[in-house]
Amino acid sequence: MEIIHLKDTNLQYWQNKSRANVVALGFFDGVHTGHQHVIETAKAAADAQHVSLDVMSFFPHPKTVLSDGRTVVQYLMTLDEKAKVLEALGVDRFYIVDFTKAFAALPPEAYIEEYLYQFGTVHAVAGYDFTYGAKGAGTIGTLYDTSGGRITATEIGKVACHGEKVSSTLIREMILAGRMQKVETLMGRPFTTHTRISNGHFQHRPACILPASGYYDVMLESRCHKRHCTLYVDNEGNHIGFTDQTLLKHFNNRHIKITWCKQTASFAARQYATV
Ligand SMILES: Cc1cc2nc3c(=O)[nH]c(=O)nc-3n(C[C@H](O)[C@H](O)[C@H](O)COP(=O)(O)O)c2cc1C
Ligand SMILES: Nc1ncnc2c1ncn2[C@@H]1O[C@H](COP(=O)(O)OP(=O)(O)OP(=O)(O)O)[C@@H](O)[C@H]1O
Repeated sequence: MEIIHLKDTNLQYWQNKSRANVVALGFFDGVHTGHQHVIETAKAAADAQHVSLDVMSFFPHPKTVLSDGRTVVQYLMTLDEKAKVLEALGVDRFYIVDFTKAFAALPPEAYIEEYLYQFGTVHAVAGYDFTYGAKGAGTIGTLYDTSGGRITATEIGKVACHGEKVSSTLIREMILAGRMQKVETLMGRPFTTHTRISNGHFQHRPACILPASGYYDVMLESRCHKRHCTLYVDNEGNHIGFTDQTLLKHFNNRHIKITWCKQTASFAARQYATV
């Protein structure tokens, strides 16, 4: 899969390099079960038309840019992690548009012309609530007409869990509540983070979300070691540590993947228990 960072300065270059495609549109933080349905539908359409499957996403999150940085979005995954999951879903090209106020202000017609038609898009797939163009005026339902009938579109209905829309926002709330099994159901896979332990300390990237304070059953994996164990997230919610320090020797000064399986106790409950 190719990963292409689009900005004003290289737009024309990549327009010229484009080829016929079906595109899935959205931010796709977490690539949860709703997103997977959007991308799998796009994949089926791309295969049927014998064209490439592309995803067009943005970065940073629109909420952060449009609030001048006042709204901080704690991402469910890094762009690298997102790319790996998209690749596994069969995506050929992953475009990441530099989300700026100027981009957000594009009229829907201009977005469709410059970012879809000029990029070879023959068909677009997005959810029922996806909007594009200034003031969110464009929807997937209006895309065919706005493109002058040049790009067909499929609108995906709501993917829900117990009646509630599966969304990146809901998953963030569940992670911050420590409900990792619910998160796994919503994402269609367990929640994982990638980090490094340097000199005994977990180096967590602050831009990415961490589960609520508490104790967790986790799977730790480095290149040559894999172990089920307990980790804690401290009260501030931004430090991770081992409950059993003897495990440190296996993972110190290594890159590790943490799979967050289950919260076993809240921080307060376990501290009371040891008094
Ligand atoms: C051309 C274009 C303009 C957009 N403008 C806005 C905008 O003004 N406000 C906004 O919240 N999102 C804007 N978006 C983002 C999408 O509407 C969509 O909401 C976003 O990809 C996902 O954001 P969410 O995760 O908060 O729903 C724009 C997207 C495109 C392609
Ligand atoms: N539950 C869902 N059912 C159907 N389509 C969805 C669902 N969630 C997201 N989509 C679609 O997937 C694409 C990416 O969505 P987006 O990144 O806005 O995800 P989101 O989970 O709705 O995020 P947020 O919680 O920040 O609003 C969009 O086309 C969107 O309409």
